[in-house]
Parts: sequence; C-alpha cells; structure tokens
Amino acid sequence: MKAPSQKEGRIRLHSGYSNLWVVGVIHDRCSRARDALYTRSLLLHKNKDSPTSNFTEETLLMVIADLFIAGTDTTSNTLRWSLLMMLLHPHIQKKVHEEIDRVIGADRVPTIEDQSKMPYTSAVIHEVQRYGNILPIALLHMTYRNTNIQGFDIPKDKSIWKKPYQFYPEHFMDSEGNFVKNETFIPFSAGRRICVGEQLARMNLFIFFTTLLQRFKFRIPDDQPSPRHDPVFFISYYPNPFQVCCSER
Ligand code: HEM
Repeated sequence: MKAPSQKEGRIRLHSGYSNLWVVGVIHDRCSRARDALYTRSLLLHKNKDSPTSNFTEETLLMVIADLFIAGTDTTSNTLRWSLLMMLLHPHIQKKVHEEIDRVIGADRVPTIEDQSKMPYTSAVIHEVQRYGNILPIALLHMTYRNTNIQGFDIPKDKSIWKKPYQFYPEHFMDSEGNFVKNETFIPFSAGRRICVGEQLARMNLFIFFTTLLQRFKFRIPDDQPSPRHDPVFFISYYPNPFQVCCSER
C-alpha cells in the first residue's frame, strides 16, 4: 500500500461531521445571508409588541432551526456526492481541474463571478444534483411503458436525458461546450413550496466544490475497493460511506 505523503490525507465521508463543517463555513463566508437573518430578527423583535405581531422567541428559534436543518444536510450531502463522482470519474475531475486552472488559477480564491466562465464545472455540479437526486420527494410523473387507460393510449415517455443512469455532465452542455439549463430539472422543487435557500445553496455548492478542487486531487485510497454508486435512503439519498484520499495540488 502506498503511504500517504505529507501533503496527502484521508477522510471517511458519511453523514454527520460534514454538516458541522458546512455550518462553520456558512458562518464564515456567507455574511450576507447571516446579516439578512440578523436584520429580519431585529425587525421582528422591534415589532414584537404590536397587536398584529406574531413574533415570539420560540418562532424565531424555530425559523432559525428550519434554515439550519433544511440548509446544512442538503448542501453537505450534495458535496459528498460530488466528491464520490470525482473519485469514480477521474477524467471528469481532470477536466474540472483544467477549467479551474484556466479561469481562476491557484493564486486567488474562487468567487461566484467565476461561475459564468466555467460551463464545464457548472454542468458537473448540476449533474451531481441530478445523479444524486438527494430529495426524491415528488411522485413519479412518467409512463415507463405504453399504457391504455379507459381507451386512451398514453405512449411511453421518452427519456429527457441521453444517459439517465450514468454520470454525464454533457447533459447540461450543448455541442459547443456551453452550459445549458434544463427546465425539467428541479432539484429545489417548484411553485409555492420551492426551496427558499436555492440561491444560497447554488452559491455554496459552486464555491465549496471549486475551492476543494482548486486545492486538492481526490482519489480512491489504494487499499480500498471502488466505492458504491447506489444511495442509502435516510430522509434523503446519501452515498454509501466511502474513503477518499486527498492530495494537495
Ligand atoms: C443542495 C441544497 C438544497 C436542496 C437540494 C434543497 C431542496 C429543497 C426542496 C426540494 C424543497 C421543497 C420541499 C417541498 O416540496 O416541500 C426545499 C424546501 C426548503 N428549503 Fe431547501 N434545499 C437545499 C438547500 C437549502 C438551504 C441552503 C436552505 C436555507 C438556508 C434551505 C431551506 C429550505 C426551506 C426553509 C424549505 C421549506 C420551504 C417552504 O416549505 O416554504 N434549503 N429545499
């Protein structure tokens, strides 16, 4: 077995630890979100004696708890899927590294403004969300075979995705290598109950993922079997626990 060099380390990824990690970094880096929450709390508090106010300390605590519960595990779990996909698809990881080196380089941290210049990395993050499908909460909306209901023929749906069961970032790219959105892809849901944290989550995923890939190469430790692709279900879809060897770039 190859001994890890000084610039190499190993982590075991499963739910739990990484949430604390995400909370810590959200606290450090997302000052705008923190300030908005703080301002809103002050406003609620200021109006608390008005007869129309529904402010209570308990409501405030519940709202904050909601944001943390809904916002941390979802983000850290998606990042866990992203590392798994990088381990399983080294050629895709290499292309992300190349794009980061070309657009950002090694001398500054990634910013959200870089995103529009990084179509491949954006497509990879979207494909992680599609493939990991961490909150499969919607009912099935497709006919998987030709069906007849009370005399009406309903043909089998065509798949929207070229390779639905594979990790294939090109699902979110056109033939010229531009990033393309797919309107049918709604990992944050839609309508009245759409995720309130969507923008924050998208920003976090981009910044975390590019920062990690800017600094590290990820590979399967030499003494470990190839990690499993299939998810474990506990409220959301998690990857099976896996180990990852990170070496400094
Ligand atoms: C990758 C990250 C995330 C994913 C995939 C995600 C996904 C979702 C989905 C699918 C829903 C809709 C649930 C339903 O249909 O009832 C939802 C709701 C919600 N999300 Fe997120 N979310 C993420 C990150 C966040 C973040 C960062 C926050 C807050 C900081 C957040 C806060 C919420 C809240 C409060 C709701 C409930 C909204 C309501 O019912 O009005 N989420 N999220």
